[in-house]
Amino acid sequence: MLRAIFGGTFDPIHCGHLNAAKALVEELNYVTIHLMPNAVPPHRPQPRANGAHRLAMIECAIRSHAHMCAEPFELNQDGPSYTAKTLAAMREHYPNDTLAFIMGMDSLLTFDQWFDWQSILACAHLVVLPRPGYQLRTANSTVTQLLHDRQVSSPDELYQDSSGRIYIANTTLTDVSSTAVRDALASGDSAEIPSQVMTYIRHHGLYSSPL
Ligand SMILES: Nc1ncnc2c1ncn2[C@@H]1O[C@H](COP(=O)(O)OP(=O)(O)OP(=O)(O)O)[C@@H](O)[C@H]1O
Ligand SMILES: O=C(O)c1ccc[n+]([C@@H]2O[C@H](COP(=O)([O-])O)[C@@H](O)[C@H]2O)c1
Repeated sequence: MLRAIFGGTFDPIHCGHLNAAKALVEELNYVTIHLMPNAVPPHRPQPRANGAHRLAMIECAIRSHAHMCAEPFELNQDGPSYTAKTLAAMREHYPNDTLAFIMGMDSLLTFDQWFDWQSILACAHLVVLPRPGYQLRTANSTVTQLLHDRQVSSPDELYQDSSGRIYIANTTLTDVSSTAVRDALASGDSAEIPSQVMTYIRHHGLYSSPL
């Protein structure tokens, strides 16, 4: 079976994340998607909402969806949430399953700047979500070469090796970001988030001010 870890800051989870996860459940066979909020993002400003809230919002969003779970692993670790460290630990925890790491196209374009990125490919496949505004043709030479060497065109090929393949998914593009959601919520506008997540945000008074 394939365990696909969808890592993110999820500050908060939005319809772009959820639509993509739903589409991947259909597109990848025998998959469980672990939506995993990071504790300390290694590469960007720290999240507005704490880890417990971000995990709880994921739980609200996926409540009625099969083959998805909220993954607390990184919230229980100290230090920066490096994906290489996380996947090495998960590899040990799930020795009989194939692992994949799900990321948006924006993340793939900077993948060669990630901490110990080569060891990520030794532990897991990559599943990449197309994202509005981020084109593969703008990739630098390292990422272009990685795709040349490792890209597969069918999800079935992910089951032929235990790690190191890159699959670009067929999901429909959803033009939404957590930044746009936070801005909309601070202005009192509607935001592209699941209704259960909106109820949670209102109940806990999250994102009500611009900063
Ligand atoms: N609309 C989207 N389509 C495809 N991938 C997405 C989309 N939104 C986020 N992702 C991907 O999901 C992962 C987690 O994203 P993240 O939690 O940072 O959301 P974000 O919308 O990019 O947030 P922010 O605006 O705060 O940077 C990343 O790999 C990101 O590329
Ligand atoms: O390990 C790294 O160096 C690294 C660098 C950038 C991003 N990541 C991970 O990629 C995922 C998406 O990140 P983000 O900032 O787009 O939410 C999330 O799980 C991050 O922890 C990891």
